[in-house]
Amino acid sequence: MTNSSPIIAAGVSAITIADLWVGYGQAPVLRDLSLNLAAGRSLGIAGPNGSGKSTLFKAILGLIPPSRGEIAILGRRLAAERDRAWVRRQVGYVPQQLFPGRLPVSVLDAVLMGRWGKTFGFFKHPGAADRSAARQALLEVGLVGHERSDCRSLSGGEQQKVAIARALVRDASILLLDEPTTYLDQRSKADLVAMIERLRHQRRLTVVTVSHDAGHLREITDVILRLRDGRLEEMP
Ligand SMILES: Nc1ncnc2c1ncn2[C@@H]1O[C@H](COP(=O)(O)OP(=O)(O)OP(=O)(O)O)[C@@H](O)[C@H]1O
Repeated sequence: MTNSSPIIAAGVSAITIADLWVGYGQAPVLRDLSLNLAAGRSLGIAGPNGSGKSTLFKAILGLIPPSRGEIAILGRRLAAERDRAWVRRQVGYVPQQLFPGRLPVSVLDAVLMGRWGKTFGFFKHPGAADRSAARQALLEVGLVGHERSDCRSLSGGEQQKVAIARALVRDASILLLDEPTTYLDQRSKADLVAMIERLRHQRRLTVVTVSHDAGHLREITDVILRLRDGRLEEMP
């Protein structure tokens, strides 16, 4: 892989992207995008609506194949990786709003879904290891005692904590956060940001947060890049 990345940092690379082109058929959304993110860092990516932030996450999650270029997670190239389950375990995605935030699902079941994704409940039943990982994740996000609560009854901040617990329960080493605090009030925002920082240090996570709000990203991440014209560049 070539490396014209905007972040050069010592240590193991959590995410390496080289000359990536991704689109949906017509004009590419990401064009010649490169990145080298060291493990344990917290990166913010700023960009307006439609700039391609979600597309970048989908590519890192292996959901959209690139038309050119490569992505490696912890040194393993996605395109060549046969162990898809390994990729799914490594990268935890936290959406803007919790799914199933509007469905009658308990907190415990929402977190357990993180173990297998959508097949949970239909084809599999949680074992002792699954329940223990879910309990541990709920402890770390401060939601012990809410296991039986209906997700719909939770506050926005609590729903985000469920979404983070669902990523932790797979033992993900990389967290992708999509505008995690958009729908939260100031206090819940500060609470969530402090929790993510604590988890990053305790679990040695690599965290990537995307937002249209560069000012907010500056407050919560180590380093911030801008997504512009399909590429990542230093903020001016
Ligand atoms: N499934 C899709 N099919 C076709 N085009 C898509 C698809 N998803 C996104 N796009 C287009 O790709 C471009 C980038 O979209 P993307 O959702 O990645 O941007 P974003 O920065 O995440 O936006 P937002 O901040 O609104 O979430 C947009 O022009 C969008 O219309």
